Amino acid sequence: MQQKSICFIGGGNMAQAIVFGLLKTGYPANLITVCDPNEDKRSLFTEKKVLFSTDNQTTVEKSDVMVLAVKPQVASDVCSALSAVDFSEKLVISIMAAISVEKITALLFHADNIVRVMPNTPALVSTGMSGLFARANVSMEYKQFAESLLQAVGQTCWVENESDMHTVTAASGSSPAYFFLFMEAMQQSLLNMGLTVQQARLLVQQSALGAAKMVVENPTVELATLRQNVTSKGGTTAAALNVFNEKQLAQIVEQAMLACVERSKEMEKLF
Ligand SMILES: NC(=O)C1=CN([C@@H]2O[C@H](COP(=O)(O)OP(=O)(O)OC[C@H]3O[C@@H](n4cnc5c(N)ncnc54)[C@H](OP(=O)(O)O)[C@@H]3O)[C@@H](O)[C@H]2O)C=CC1
Ligand SMILES: O=C(O)[C@@H]1CCC=N1
Repeated sequence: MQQKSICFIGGGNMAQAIVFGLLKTGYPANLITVCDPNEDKRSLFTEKKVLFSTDNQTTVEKSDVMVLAVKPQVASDVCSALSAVDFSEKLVISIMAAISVEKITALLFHADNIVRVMPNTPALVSTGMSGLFARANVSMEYKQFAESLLQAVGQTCWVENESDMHTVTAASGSSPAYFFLFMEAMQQSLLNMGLTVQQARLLVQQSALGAAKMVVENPTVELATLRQNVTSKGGTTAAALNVFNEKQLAQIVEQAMLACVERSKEMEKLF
């Protein structure tokens, strides 16, 4: 990928996942600066030769690309404090949930080149999934840079309508937590049945990995077929799946994903 100087505003969970994922691809550490007010985060980055600063404005002025990686709640304050920076020659990538391009444009001076991204933390292990959106005015060069940045740490998918970023959040940004919750529940159940923590963890994580790998490596096979191939008539799997179906797992999942989308829409209005 093209090499540009990138600054991350906010050095929290998601920024760390992308930065450390990028380093694994060989992206030069000295082209990345992370800005965060918490000095205790400094060594986390500097020990990997990534630059660290508590001065957002000076860092942004020196960078080609700014990645907004702060919580949506502080988006207005963080962007307003950068109103003296001229963004006309810079690419702005926002990974903030629910914050619209319109909002960022209004807060930053001459910020015409904005790409919204909804990544997820598996970027840390080069298996991220990001949804991307840009308005029609954003040049192909900037769109390609944003895409290659996220492709360096996983896969990408563009959406044409910004409103679809709410849905993407339910599918990429938030979804690793759904799988973690499911695995936590399985692990707890195994502990309750007498296995050790180590046994339970290994059994759950390797089965989850194997299932995900089968999905990825068999793109033409329906998910339902993969499920059916495990499920012998009158057997053990059927007994387990009957419980999920009786308890309406599919409806629960749909309600959860809709709640995610609704919260994203609410946050768009709030922040
Ligand atoms: N976590 C995830 O899985 C995903 C998160 N996102 C989005 O990424 C963004 C960041 O989330 P996440 O990494 O989880 O959040 P974190 O709270 O882990 O990280 C945000 C960091 O920004 C710091 N910060 C606060 N104010 C400033 C400032 N003025 N300048 C620079 N840094 C500042 C925070 O410090 P302090 O803690 O002191 O406030 C914190 O260290 C959010 O907008 C979220 O919606 C998107 C996809 C997935
Ligand atoms: O929970 C959140 O709001 C953020 C956005 C997607 C994942 N984490």
